Amino acid sequence: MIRLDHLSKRYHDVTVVDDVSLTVETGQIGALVGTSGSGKTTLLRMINRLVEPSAGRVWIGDTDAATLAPHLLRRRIGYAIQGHGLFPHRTVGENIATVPRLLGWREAEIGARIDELMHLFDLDPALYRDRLPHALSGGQQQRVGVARALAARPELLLMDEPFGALDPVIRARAQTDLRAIQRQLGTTLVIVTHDMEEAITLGDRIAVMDKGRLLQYAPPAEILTAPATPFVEALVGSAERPFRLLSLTSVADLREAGTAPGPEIAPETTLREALALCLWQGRTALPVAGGGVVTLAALQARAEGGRV
Ligand SMILES: Nc1ncnc2c1ncn2[C@@H]1O[C@H](COP(=O)(O)OP(=O)(O)OP(=O)(O)O)[C@@H](O)[C@H]1O
Repeated sequence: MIRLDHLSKRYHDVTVVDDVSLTVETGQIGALVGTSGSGKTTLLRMINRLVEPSAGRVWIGDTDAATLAPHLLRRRIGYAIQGHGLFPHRTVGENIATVPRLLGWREAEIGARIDELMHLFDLDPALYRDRLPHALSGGQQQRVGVARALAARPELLLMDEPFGALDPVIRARAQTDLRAIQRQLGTTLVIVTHDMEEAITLGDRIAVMDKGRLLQYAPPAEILTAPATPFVEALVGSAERPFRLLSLTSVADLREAGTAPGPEIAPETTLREALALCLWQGRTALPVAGGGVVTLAALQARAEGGRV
């Protein structure tokens, strides 16, 4: 669990983070969104004390972060940034080994951890372990960056626009992988993004920031259906809101009895994808694998449920 308690940052007389309080529960993802300059990165960096707060406290579990030496704190907290920040002259394996080595892990243990993480991130150690970062694709480098951040099994992982440099297809895959791995490891994650779509996909709760202030901190469905201010509403985008709402739920939740012609769709298909299929193929119902159907009428009703 991580708890930010009335956290502020001032540079001279400018307040760039203004009295922000929020909690991310253990094993959950908190996504910080907002326009450029709203204070997201500053807020994130106060958690691992790359930036010292002007006021307020950061609690990691029941430890006050201010009571730990910053370099020890940072060994406990994974940190991954846009452009991955890999050491260019160290191999993939050596990059991943960075923090375990600082912590004095035994070589055999470090080697096993490198292999384990590379498999987890779908990178064959035999092929990639001894390569330098430049001999990897952008997406692979990004995965190594996240693997490195997770190497010492941190209770908390901080990510700042980790997928900002990736093309949309690879980015979607990276998000899905991150979510699956985060669930599997039970890591608590705080991620900064300027992309509302990414925040909705990843966040258990979304923190919307503007001019250093926290405007709303709520689960994605609530941000979409009950934006706290006109700014949050604008950021969510009124035109896209029904689709974003549908992307939060899978057809398994809207399945009803019945049959329909055509190929079956998987129960994990999102309602958004199901709606696209209905509209694109001119169908009024789609059969769901395992029985039942999802209907166009039900999809429309669900999308309209998000009308504000
Ligand atoms: N070291 C510093 N000294 C003075 N002002 C700073 C410093 N670091 C950040 N700022 C200012 O604080 C504000 C918030 O910056 P921050 O990087 O936290 O925003 P952000 O929401 O992460 O923006 P972006 O999405 O563009 O990265 C900005 O106006 C920035 O210029």
